[in-house]
Amino acid sequence: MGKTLAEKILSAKSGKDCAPGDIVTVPVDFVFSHDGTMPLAIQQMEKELNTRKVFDPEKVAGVCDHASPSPSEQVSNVQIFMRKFAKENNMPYFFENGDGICHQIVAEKFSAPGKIIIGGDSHTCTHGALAAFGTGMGSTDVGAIMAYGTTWLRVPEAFKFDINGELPKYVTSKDVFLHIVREITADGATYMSMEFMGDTVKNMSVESRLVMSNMAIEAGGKVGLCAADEKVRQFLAKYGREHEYKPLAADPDAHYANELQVDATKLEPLIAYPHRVDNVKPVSEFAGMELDQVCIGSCTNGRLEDLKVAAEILKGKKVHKDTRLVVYAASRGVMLEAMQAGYIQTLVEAGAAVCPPGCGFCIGRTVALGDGEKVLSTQNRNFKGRMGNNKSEIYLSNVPVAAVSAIYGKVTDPREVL
Ligand SMILES: CC(C)[C@H](C(=O)O)[C@@H](O)C(=O)O
Ligand code: SF4
Repeated sequence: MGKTLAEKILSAKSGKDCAPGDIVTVPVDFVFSHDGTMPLAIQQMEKELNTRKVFDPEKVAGVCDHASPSPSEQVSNVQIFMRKFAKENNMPYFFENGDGICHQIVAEKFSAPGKIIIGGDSHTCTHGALAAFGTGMGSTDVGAIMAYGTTWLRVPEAFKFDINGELPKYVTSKDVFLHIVREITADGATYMSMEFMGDTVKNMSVESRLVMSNMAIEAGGKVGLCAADEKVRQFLAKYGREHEYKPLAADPDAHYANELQVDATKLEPLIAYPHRVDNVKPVSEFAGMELDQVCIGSCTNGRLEDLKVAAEILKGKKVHKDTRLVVYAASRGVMLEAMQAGYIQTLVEAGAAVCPPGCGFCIGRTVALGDGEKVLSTQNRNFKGRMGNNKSEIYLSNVPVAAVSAIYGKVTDPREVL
């Protein structure tokens, strides 16, 4: 029988013809962690394995992104601890405050079809958009991988998402995923390989595919995979890594434990409302709700195409006087491209607070909300307290909805006003 993408990657890496449920041992091509989890991983190496030495300095990275630039003495000390470890191990890849969010950096510099990428962060599933088996692990596992370069995995069953038809205007891959999570719920794909296919996915940019893969964990997915095609080749070529490209797709006769058909032509801009990602309703149901803050960025929607759309909508306009707009590019590379294209200039002129690349508002470490405030954000999670305040409300949307809502100071459907 044919293989799913996950089965193909894990069979090739383990050297075994594997099927769902099998436990395989695989070499890890790249492992990374950040200022939220790396200190724990280092401590686990010391405590459990009695070592501070990484298996291959070229295959391990640390990123200062979750609280960056460091907002406190405590975080600064954590970052010192990480830097010391990286220096000691002669690790060439250590990413500093302002370099960006780990997932965007790793997508630009290290992910490639068929690779196994492990991160000390749940959104490591992002790398599935490049047909890499990317998955997040806890700090004990990450510590062991940093020391030995291998890990074990249970081969996941697969959930096929067959997405077809042209997306209507102002409907994006974010809405495709919000629709999926509404249909299957936040634990509907627990420990499964979510495999996104169909002509809508084929026609999407890699940047848009990264949004769906990034959010796979929001439905419990172990990985969120897309086939490696010509668009992936071009993406790698942009970052000087065309040689890392190889085509990779599921076999046509692969077996899926579950399947969902999505008619993209019927989708509309959606909102996930507090406090669950699978609380999803059409934007029209919230139209007119006043907003204290709008946030554009994160590892979900902080890429160049997102900033381009935001700048096009906000060009010559002003952020509403009763609303704040906060923007974070996902990486230094994205920020530079957005500056060269004039998007940052436009956003600043419109009244946005544009911050240095990083996680920023997404996890409430460097930007936090006040009591009772309502925020519309392009990130992937809206759990209670997620953005630094238990008494605030987080609504999630795509970029066009966020940008146009910033102008009106209330939730606005772009199809009504643009
Ligand atoms: C802090 C970190 C462990 C966490 C994650 O694993 O995802 C964060 O990045 C998040 O998005 O909630
Ligand atoms: S941007 Fe948000 S979701 Fe992404 S890694 Fe940072 S905190 Fe996690």
